[in-house]
Amino acid sequence: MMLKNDLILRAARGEQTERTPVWLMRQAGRILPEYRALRALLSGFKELVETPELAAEVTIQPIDALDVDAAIIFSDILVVPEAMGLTYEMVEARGPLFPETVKSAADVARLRVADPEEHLGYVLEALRVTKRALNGRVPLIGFAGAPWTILAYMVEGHGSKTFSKARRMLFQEPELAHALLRKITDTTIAYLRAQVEAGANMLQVFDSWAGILNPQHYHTFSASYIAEICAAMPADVPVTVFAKGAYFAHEDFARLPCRTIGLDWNEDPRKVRPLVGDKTLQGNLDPCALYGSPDQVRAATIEMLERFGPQRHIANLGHGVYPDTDPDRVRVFIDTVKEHSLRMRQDVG
Ligand SMILES: Cc1c2[nH]c(c1CCC(=O)O)Cc1[nH]c(c(CCC(=O)O)c1C)Cc1[nH]c(c(CCC(=O)O)c1C)Cc1[nH]c(c(C)c1CCC(=O)O)C2
Repeated sequence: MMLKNDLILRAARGEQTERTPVWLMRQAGRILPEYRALRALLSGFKELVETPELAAEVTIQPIDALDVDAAIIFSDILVVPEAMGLTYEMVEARGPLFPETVKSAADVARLRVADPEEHLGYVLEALRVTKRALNGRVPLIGFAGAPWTILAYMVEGHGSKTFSKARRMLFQEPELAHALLRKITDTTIAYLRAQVEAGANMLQVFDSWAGILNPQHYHTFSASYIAEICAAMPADVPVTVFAKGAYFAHEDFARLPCRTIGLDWNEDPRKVRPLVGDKTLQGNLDPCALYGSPDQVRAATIEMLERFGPQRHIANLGHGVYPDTDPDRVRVFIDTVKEHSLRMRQDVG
């Protein structure tokens, strides 16, 4: 299937593009009334994630409603621990909860390295259905959590400001942490490769809890495993690594065998660019900037675009869009990226 719009793939590969591609982390979800309407008919989040036709439908909603340059498969990073044997619940208005957590070597031994078709077949089927329905309109992004972020949920059992149980394991039982990270990494490599076979054109690794590690721990317990994952992907599939808050890890990023580095809103791309070689950068408008007036959103978006420069940039927010954001402000963000990034290229001639 030929893609009608491959801007994001070209930008990720470092090729020149006629304008800057744009999408939003968490674009498929509660900001869209059509998502909330469908979600209200269902038993919960997991039914949506586990029913391929429905997952495909909400994956495509933002392509229709917002005219973004990529689709990201509707799923969650927590399907991986579940496939390994640790079931999660999504508690309404609270977030994820693991009734059982990983505490001991015996717990790690009980976990399996998941087989993608057998244990995550519903995500692969959702990718296949989505791919067919997209009919080449835009590229499809597959994703997984970084092993450290997945470990954090498996050990802690739920969201946390500090993830101190998970971080305690790195200090007290580093061997146990490595054994768990090994199994998560092996599962993730097989899973992401299967996503590509099912139709994903590019991949993103979410390391949402990178920023709470100290730099040595980030290097040893996170970046090294992410590097392994990136190296195991097919050479023609661009990988984006988004390690939120890891401002200390630019040298690690530069060495990662990935094409694109995602930046959160506290990073200045002008400072990061010279530290990461020829990689493409993704980001990084403050999600709260979308609470401003249309004029404020426009101004903030233009400022952001100017900081990244016209090429080797994939426009996005610095983290997932917040559920109470007005979709009209999201449209202002997207339209401004499209219009202003064109203007930036005309200005340089
Ligand atoms: C840490 C993390 C999770 N999940 C994810 C991350 C990494 C990105 C990040 O840092 O935000 C990744 C994720 N989760 C979801 C997507 C869908 C695709 C997209 O980006 O549009 C993606 C890429 C759907 C979702 N995942 C979740 C929702 C909301 C639940 C619902 O709609 O009922 C959606 C749309 C639930 C979820 N899932 C998770 C949490 C902490 C929560 C609760 C917080 C919340 O409610 O937003 C774990």
